[in-house]
Amino acid sequence: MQATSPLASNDLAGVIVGETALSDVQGDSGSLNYRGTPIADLADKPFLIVVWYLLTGDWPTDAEHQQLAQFMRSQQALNNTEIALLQAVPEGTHPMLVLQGLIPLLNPVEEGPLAPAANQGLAIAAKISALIAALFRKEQGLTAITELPETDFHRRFLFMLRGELPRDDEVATLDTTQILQMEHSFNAGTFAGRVCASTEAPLQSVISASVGTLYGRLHGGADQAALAMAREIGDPAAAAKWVNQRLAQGQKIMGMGHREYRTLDPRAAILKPMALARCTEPNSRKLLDTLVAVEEACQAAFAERGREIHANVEFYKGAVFNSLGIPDHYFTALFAMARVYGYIAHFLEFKQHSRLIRPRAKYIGTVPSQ
Ligand SMILES: CC(=O)SCCNC(=O)CCNC(=O)[C@H](O)C(C)(C)COP(=O)(O)OP(=O)(O)OC[C@H]1O[C@@H](n2cnc3c(N)ncnc32)[C@H](O)[C@@H]1OP(=O)(O)O
Ligand SMILES: O=C([O-])CC(=O)C(=O)O
Repeated sequence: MQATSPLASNDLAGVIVGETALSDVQGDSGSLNYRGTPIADLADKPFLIVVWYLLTGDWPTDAEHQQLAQFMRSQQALNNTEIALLQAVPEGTHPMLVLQGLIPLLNPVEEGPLAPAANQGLAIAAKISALIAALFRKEQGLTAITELPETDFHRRFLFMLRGELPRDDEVATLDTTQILQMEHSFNAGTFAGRVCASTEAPLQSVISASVGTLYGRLHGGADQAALAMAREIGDPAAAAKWVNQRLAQGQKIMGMGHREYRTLDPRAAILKPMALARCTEPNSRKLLDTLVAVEEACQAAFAERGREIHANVEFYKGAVFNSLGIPDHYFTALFAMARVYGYIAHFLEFKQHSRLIRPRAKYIGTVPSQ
């Protein structure tokens, strides 16, 4: 029988539940680093170099970088079984549900540039990009692209999506956005994955559990929800009224606020100028200006109550993805496509000192009669 101790925490806010050397989120100062390197110094590096660094803690040599690039290409094309699985997905299924459902069915190889479990993770990561691209094409009645050009990872991803090679500025934008989203300590999705890993479930189950957790709009799904909000508002001039009405109804403004950051999310600080530089076409600019007006209105409303609120990584990311021609309902899937490297890194780290995670609940139900 369990002791009836008082409820300690029902949301784990501020509760330390483990250790990590992968990333540090400093909420008060608004800083983030991966393995000791500030996010701003990582944002412009080649994507796979940051992947290697996150997974191993070392910068790759040129040869290692090449090996990783070759491995990712070799694992990226979908095979016939994977294409058939995708074909069986009911029309209209959200890409995040597709990923959560199909990731456990992948059969990743163990041989590759790193240790077997890391290679399996990388193979899953490569397949995730291919699943997203193939699903995007399936929605348009197009077949999956399986002849893959020998080029950088995200250039190939955009090629698999569009059927034509993207411009350099588009690849650079996607590289930076994906680096910014790669890892974030014990966020809900990563923590769900650690819980799953603690039962000794395989990596596919761990990543699937994390992806399912990322989908919700209080977490990764806020990217799609924030742009949907801007589309609904439609015009910067309408933003303040809309925001004040929603707040008066006790509703949340998507993409604003954070459990850890008490100031601007350092990723939003990079994404906002990127969005401003990229969204020059009138419609996308109007959407972006609406987001800027929402941020200002939300901050003004909080300031009136003597409080602060700031944009998180989700707020401006949609405008950046929009400028790359990514439809709104794929934003969170692209988040998963980046965050998967964080999930893999946590899996590898957790496995070094694995113990079942099993908290206790305070029972408040009926007590059996004697
Ligand atoms: C990748 C990511 O996961 S980043 C986060 C993505 N999620 C979102 O953008 C969804 C919108 N934001 C939110 O819902 C919240 O800010 C969360 C879930 C991210 C963080 O929530 P918590 O840590 O629980 O903060 P909490 O909700 O306690 O916020 C404190 C107060 O600010 C309010 N608040 C926080 N965020 C918002 C928001 N976006 N809109 C309106 N009010 C907000 C809360 O209602 C609460 O008010 P109260 O004290 O009067 O009840
Ligand atoms: O850390 C969190 O709670 C949410 C977040 O910003 C992320 O997962 O990137």
